[in-house]
Amino acid sequence: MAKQYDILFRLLMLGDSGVGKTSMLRSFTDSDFESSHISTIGVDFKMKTLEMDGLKVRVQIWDTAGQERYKTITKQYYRRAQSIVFKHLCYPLPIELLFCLHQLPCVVLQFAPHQVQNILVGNKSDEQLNRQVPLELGVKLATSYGMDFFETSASANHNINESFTRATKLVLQAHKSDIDNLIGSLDEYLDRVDLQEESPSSPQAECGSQRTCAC
Ligand SMILES: Nc1nc2c(ncn2[C@@H]2O[C@H](COP(=O)(O)OP(=O)(O)OP(=O)(O)O)[C@@H](O)[C@H]2O)c(=O)[nH]1
Repeated sequence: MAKQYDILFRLLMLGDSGVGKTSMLRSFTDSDFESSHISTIGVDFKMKTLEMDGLKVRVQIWDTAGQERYKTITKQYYRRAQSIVFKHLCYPLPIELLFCLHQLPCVVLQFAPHQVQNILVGNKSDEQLNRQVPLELGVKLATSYGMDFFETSASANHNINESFTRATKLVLQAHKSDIDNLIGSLDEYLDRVDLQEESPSSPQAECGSQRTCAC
């Protein structure tokens, strides 16, 4: 059976309730959009496989509840993520809220692993009439944390693939040498197994030669 994937990464989405985390995930994995808001309880996840740098990369994307009362649960997942997608720039929000968000990456990074890769996303970019956060501010905030920034729309399926693919790519780059080493030792192991199978002393080879003799 063909290998389903070569490597698995975990991506975590964080952001206030209603910013569109579940919608982005559905748009990415199911090309679907739901206009009603059903709040996530605790943590949910979906999977998708991407082809990248000759590898099949399986991404497990955790969708966390934005509601305050689930914060203790969602915090436990920071540690296990290789990438965090911050979705705190919800465009219909008043601009003052943006400044509270400066706190968030610092808090998260205390709990997340050292090598965690982060991107910042401003969702609902289709709601241009309600826009209260200019693009430049999003870019500035992301730059101050050394993150990439994407404006997305789950409803218009804009920049959804691009943002998840970028987060995955960053993780792949960050773990490149570990992955190369792993693949190197796996290739060596498979070569050794091939050699053993071809060797005349192996039971399979003997069995094969007996069959030849019988004919
Ligand atoms: N116009 C527009 N509406 C969106 C977009 N993304 C999500 N919404 C709407 O915003 C509301 C909240 O979306 P959700 O995806 O449930 O938000 P969430 O961040 O997962 O919320 P919690 O689970 O409570 O944390 C829903 O009514 C969605 O239809 C978007 O890109 N554009």
